[in-house]
Amino acid sequence: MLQIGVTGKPNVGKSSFFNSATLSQVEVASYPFTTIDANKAVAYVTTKCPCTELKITCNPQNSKCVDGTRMIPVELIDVAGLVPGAHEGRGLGNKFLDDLRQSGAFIHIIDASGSTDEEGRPVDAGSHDPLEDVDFLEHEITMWLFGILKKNWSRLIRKAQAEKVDFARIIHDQLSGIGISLEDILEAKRSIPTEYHAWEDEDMQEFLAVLLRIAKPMLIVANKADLPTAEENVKRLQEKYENVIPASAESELALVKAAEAGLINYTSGDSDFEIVDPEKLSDAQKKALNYIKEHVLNKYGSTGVQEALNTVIFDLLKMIVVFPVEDEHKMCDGKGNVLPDAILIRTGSKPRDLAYVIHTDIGESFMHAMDARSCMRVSSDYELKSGDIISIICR
Ligand SMILES: Nc1nc2c(ncn2[C@@H]2O[C@H](COP(=O)(O)OP(=O)(O)OP(=O)(O)O)[C@@H](O)[C@H]2O)c(=O)[nH]1
Repeated sequence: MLQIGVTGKPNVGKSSFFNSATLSQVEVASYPFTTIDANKAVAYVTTKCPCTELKITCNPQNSKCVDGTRMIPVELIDVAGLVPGAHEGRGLGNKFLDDLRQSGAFIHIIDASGSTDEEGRPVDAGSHDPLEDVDFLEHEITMWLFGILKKNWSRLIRKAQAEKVDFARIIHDQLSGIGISLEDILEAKRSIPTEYHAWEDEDMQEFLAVLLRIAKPMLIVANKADLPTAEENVKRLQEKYENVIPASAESELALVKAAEAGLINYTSGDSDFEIVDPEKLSDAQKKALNYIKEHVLNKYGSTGVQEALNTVIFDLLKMIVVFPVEDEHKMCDGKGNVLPDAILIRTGSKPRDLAYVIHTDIGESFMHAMDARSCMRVSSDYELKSGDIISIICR
């Protein structure tokens, strides 16, 4: 399952985001849709399920379909301990290395209302500038990686020159513990004109910062957007950074809980909710719901939590969703389950890549693929599109 790290200073709303994204869960066949351990839980990304367009009833196995929206599980990892200065030994260690290796991308939660200082201590709303919090995270991880690489650098240079080994491979070996590919290293190197052996510390740091952006893309969640002091900061953040989603994790948590209690109809990502029976709500509950409607939903279009998850997977990691089936006529698997699986796969993938994602054996015995909508064979260099229903024909 795809893994996303959720990180940020203390008190910015990480737990609220984590809980709201992972709370409303129904057991689905082979996945434990509950908290995996203290700092891991399953959340969903959403896409249109083809069942509506095809007017068929689906029986999802690896995912869930709610009113034509397919919910695909991803794993959230709660990455704690990142505070300014953490790379100097105040917080990063093997646990962080492990989280970093597993995370394909990061959600960086910041307090857009400016009511927590640089270390996460509560201060008067608006008195801290949240823009200062954005860069520290990249800086901390970069400096930490720098520490790892720099430690052996002179020895590595000698080794590369003596053994005539490609430097990119040596760096790859050094950083193998954090899940970075050789391709990522080669791509990052293109933006550093100096040759490896002549690198100064600044070149190495610049290289690592670029590498991090390529290998572990980061989404900024401007949380606490419901508070009045957040509005201006959200605008400034969006002007300065590319991937910024305004959010109110606390509002999402309240809405999900109210929906679970049967007080409102609401699905994560919705731009509105519907009160089931006004008689059942206390005055305080009505007031809270009105506040969320006015200051979050009407202003930003949603609470931002579902949008953040979808943006990480579909925009930052450039994934698409493909529905593999065994029988292209009935659009089902061997057991008759219609549209059983929704698979997240990289944009640009071909049918054979899909076969490998399903199972190595299927990849190895791949012959060709059929498009189940047209029942026509697709060429092996066909680029899969999101929503494709594909049957793999094996030898
Ligand atoms: N107004 C507002 N407050 C929020 C929001 N999200 C979280 N909070 C509040 O911010 C405080 C911290 O929230 P948490 O979710 O515990 O933050 P955290 O980042 O997990 O904190 P640590 O566990 O200390 O790392 C709590 O008082 C929350 O109620 C939000 O969207 N809007």
